[in-house]
Amino acid sequence: MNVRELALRVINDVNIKQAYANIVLNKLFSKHQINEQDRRFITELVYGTIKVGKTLDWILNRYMSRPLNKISPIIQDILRMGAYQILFMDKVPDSAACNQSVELAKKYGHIGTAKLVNAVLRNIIRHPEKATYPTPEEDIALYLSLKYYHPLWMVERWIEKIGKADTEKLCAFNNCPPDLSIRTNLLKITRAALIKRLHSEGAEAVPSLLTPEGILCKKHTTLTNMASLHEGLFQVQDESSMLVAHVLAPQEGEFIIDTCSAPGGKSTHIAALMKDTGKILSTDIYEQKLNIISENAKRLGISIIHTELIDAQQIGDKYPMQADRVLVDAPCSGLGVLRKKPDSRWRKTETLIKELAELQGEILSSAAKAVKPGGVLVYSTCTTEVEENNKVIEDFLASHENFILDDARKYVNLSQQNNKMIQLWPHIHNVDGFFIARMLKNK
Ligand SMILES: C[S@@+](CC[C@H](N)C(=O)[O-])C[C@H]1O[C@@H](n2cnc3c(N)ncnc32)[C@H](O)[C@@H]1O
Repeated sequence: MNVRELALRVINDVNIKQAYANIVLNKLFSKHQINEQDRRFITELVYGTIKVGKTLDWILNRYMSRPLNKISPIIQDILRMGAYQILFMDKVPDSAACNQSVELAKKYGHIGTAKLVNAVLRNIIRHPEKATYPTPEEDIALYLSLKYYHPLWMVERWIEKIGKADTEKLCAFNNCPPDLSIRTNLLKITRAALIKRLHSEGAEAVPSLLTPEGILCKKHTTLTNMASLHEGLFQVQDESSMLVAHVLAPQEGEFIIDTCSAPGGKSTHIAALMKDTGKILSTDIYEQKLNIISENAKRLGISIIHTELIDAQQIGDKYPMQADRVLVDAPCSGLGVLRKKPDSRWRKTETLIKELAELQGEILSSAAKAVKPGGVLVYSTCTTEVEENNKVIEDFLASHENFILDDARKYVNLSQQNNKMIQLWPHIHNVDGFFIARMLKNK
C-alpha cells in the first residue's frame, strides 16, 4: 500500500465508522514500517482532509454534475483527498495528486469512477477560479463556515452570541496549531531551571504569563523522546486548564475530591500545590483512564492521589460532607479546544450541548453534597457555550441556597473578566476556551 492509500483508509474509517483520527493513525504507524517523512505526509493529508471537511465537499460539488453525496463513500474520500492535495498542499504536484487519486479510484471502484475522479480533479486544476464561496454580504454564516471549515450551526450560534467579527477571529484561531503548553512540576524543579533544561534538550521554551508554573514550547522534539518528561519534571497541560487548581486554592493537608479527573492534569496540579500532603480522591467512569492518572502521579513523584471508579452523579451519596474542596471538571462539548483536534469540530452537535448541560447539572448537585460545610466547590469546563457554563451555575445556585458564588478572579491574574465567573475565549486570551466558577458552602 502506498502512502495515499494508507491515508485514504484512515480518512474512510473516520468518516464512515466515526473513528478517532489520532487513534487510527497511531495504530497504523505501529503496524506498518513507515519512515518519518511519509508519516508526516500521511498525518498532514489525513488531518487536513478531515479538518477542511465540508468545505472540500462544497468545492467538489461546484465541479460535479451530480452531487458528491450520491457517489460511493470511498470515492467521495478519494475526491476529497485529491482536492485537498491540489488546493491546500503546496508541495504536492497537481499531476501526482490527480494521477494517484485515479489509481485509487480504479482499485476501490471501477473504470467509470476512475474517469469521474480524473475529470473532476483535472477540472479543479484547470479552473481553480470556480472554487468560490458566497460573499460575506450574501451569507455571512455560510461564508465563515466555508472559509474557516467550521460546521454551519456552530458559526450561526457564535454569530448570534458574540457577533460576526469575533466569530471570524475565533474560527481563524481554531485553525492555528497551538504551541505545546506544559506545567512545571514544582515538586521537582523550578520553572526557571526547567526552561534551562528544556533548552538543553533542543526546545524553545518561554514562561507563560498566565500562571506561575506554565511554560510554552514553540519548538521541541517529539514529546516521548524528552528525558525531562520521563523524569517527571513537567505535565502537558493548557495554560487555561492550569488556572483551575489555583481557583480551587487547595491547602496543605486537606481532603480534596476531583470528580471527573482523568487523565489527571488537574489532580496532579492540585497535589503539587498541596506539596504532596493530605489526600486527593480522583474519580472517573473509565477504569483504563484511572490507570493513566496513577501513571502520571507516579511519574511526577506524587503519593497523595487515590483513584476510584465512580460515576460523579453518585459522589455525594458515597462521600457526604467529607471533602474540604471538590472539583467538577465536567465532561463538556469541548468547543473551547477545537484547535487541538482537527476532527473534533465535525463530531459536535447542538443536541450534545443540551444533553451535556443536563448531565453537568446533575454531577454538580451530587458533588455539592460531598463538600463539608465551609468548604469550596469549583466547576470548570473547556467550552465557551453559556448553556454548559454560566447557565449551569445559575440554575445550581437557584436550587442550592446553602451555596454562594465566590469571585473566581481573586485567585488568578486575569484581565478582561467582568464577571465573578471566569470565561476564557481562545481568540481573546490566546489559550484554550475555559470556564471556571467557584462556590462556597455555608452550611
Ligand atoms: C474534561 S475531562 C477531565 C480532565 C481532567 N480533569 C484533567 O484535568 O486531566 C472529563 C472527564 O470526565 C469523565 N466523565 C464523563 N462522565 C463522567 C461521569 N458521569 N462521572 C465521572 N466522570 C465522568 C470523562 O471520562 C473524562 O475523563
